[in-house]
Amino acid sequence: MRKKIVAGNWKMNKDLVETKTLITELKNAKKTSNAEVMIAPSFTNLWTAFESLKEYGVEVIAQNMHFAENGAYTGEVSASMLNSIGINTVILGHSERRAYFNETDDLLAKKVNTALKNDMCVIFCFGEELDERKRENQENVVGNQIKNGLFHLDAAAFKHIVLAYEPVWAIGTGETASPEQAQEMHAFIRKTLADKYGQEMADSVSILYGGSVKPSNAQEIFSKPDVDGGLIGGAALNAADFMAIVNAF
Ligand SMILES: O=C[C@H](O)COP(=O)(O)O
Repeated sequence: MRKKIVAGNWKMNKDLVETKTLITELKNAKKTSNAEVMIAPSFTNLWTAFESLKEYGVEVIAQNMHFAENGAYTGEVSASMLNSIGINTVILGHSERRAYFNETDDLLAKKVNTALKNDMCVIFCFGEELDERKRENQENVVGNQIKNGLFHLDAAAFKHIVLAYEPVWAIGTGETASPEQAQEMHAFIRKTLADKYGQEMADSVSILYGGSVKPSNAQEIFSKPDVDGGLIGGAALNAADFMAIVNAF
């Protein structure tokens, strides 16, 4: 059975005090679903979050990392640095990294390799922009992002990879892909995996949806057969909203 996952990407939000407050609120909230829960605070608060949550069943994950093992890369963070504080999962390829930090498919393929080499799991993000959807080119764009970033891997590597489809036009905009649009794209993604690696492997990979998921729409989106959870931005900054989304499973 595929894992059901709800991951909160806090992006560049929450200082240390705010991080501690939100974590306390999350710990006090009631979890009624069996979805795996992850949160991705900023680098500066990963250790505090990890220590606070390590026996609590919420995995603390990183929002990014560098492809090099170490070296002269001022301002960057390596996989082994993350490993050393207990962080074993990293988000790679988020559209904000692609758009504002010029992260290309080739760079992301290197980051994926480094993460896997360091025994980390990867949440690999991709998604089309608004004009690409308007031109009905979304499947081509998404297919290429997946192929260029991941298809150099063998099937076994995908045990450590979760995919996250995030249409750029739905991120932080309040505009959500309809549950039908999400399902249509997730089915295409699974077929893309199946064409390359076979149906059994494709059926084993969790595919998350991200883009303005809220308590009011989570249940309907998560009810779609190829949607295995969500990557949540804005709504993850509020404990009640985030747990309502987790409990939508
Ligand atoms: O990583 C999360 C996504 O970018 C979604 O963000 P959002 O829920 O604020 O639209």
